[in-house]
Amino acid sequence: MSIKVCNLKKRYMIGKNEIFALNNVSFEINKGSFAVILGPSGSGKSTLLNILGGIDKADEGKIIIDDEEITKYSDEKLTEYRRNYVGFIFQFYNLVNTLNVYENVCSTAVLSKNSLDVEEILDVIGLKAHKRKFPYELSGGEQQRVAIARAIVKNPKMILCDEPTGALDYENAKNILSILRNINQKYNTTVFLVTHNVAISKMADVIIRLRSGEIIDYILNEAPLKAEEVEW
Ligand SMILES: Nc1ncnc2c1ncn2[C@@H]1O[C@H](COP(=O)(O)OP(=O)(O)OP(=O)(O)O)[C@@H](O)[C@H]1O
Repeated sequence: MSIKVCNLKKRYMIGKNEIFALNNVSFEINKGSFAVILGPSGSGKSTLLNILGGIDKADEGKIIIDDEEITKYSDEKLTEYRRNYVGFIFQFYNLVNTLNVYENVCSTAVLSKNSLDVEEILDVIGLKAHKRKFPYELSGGEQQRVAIARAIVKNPKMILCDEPTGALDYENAKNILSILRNINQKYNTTVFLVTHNVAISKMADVIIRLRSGEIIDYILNEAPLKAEEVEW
């Protein structure tokens, strides 16, 4: 089973000038892959991630997952897709400050039809000891772990991460990468991870490089490093 992206285009008008955030982007990856999307600022990484996740729409082109064309979905179906199929993780953790760790994770678990057990997820992510704490009582790395728990408790088939380690120090960043790889392998979840950090691509199964909205490289990595082995 695969995720197919065919001739995706997204354009914006800046004054009278048309700019292509994505221009004829096509690729295919096997489900369960860990894909890293690299590229300089403005190359279209977040745009691609947002369209994959159904929070933005392409102007042209198709995304086909399991023979379903998600780019044809109505707004209602797209909402259902985002809830049940996709988990988002961003650079800044977007936690609810008035809820403790357990409640933060529950708040997304209730949204999905296929949710996993909240206690199990807290255990997998190493947050059990912190479950009664509030976000302001946690380090950045711990807060990002809560954000990951919130994303994966829905049991999504696909996790989309936009610079998930961008605000973290080296040790915490590596810890987050290990957790993401672990989830990818344990639950066979497809991961798309956007980063500026080229070193992270060494742990990926697939590396997609964008420049000015176009794919300039698509690499199948035959020998991905373990997350713990990645260094920068
Ligand atoms: N809402 C918008 N209106 C106009 N232009 C936009 C909009 N969103 C994105 N763009 C433009 O589309 C292009 C791609 O943006 P995108 O955010 O996808 O790049 P990126 O690779 O994720 O960049 P960064 O690494 O800085 O986050 C950029 O030129 C950006 O200015």
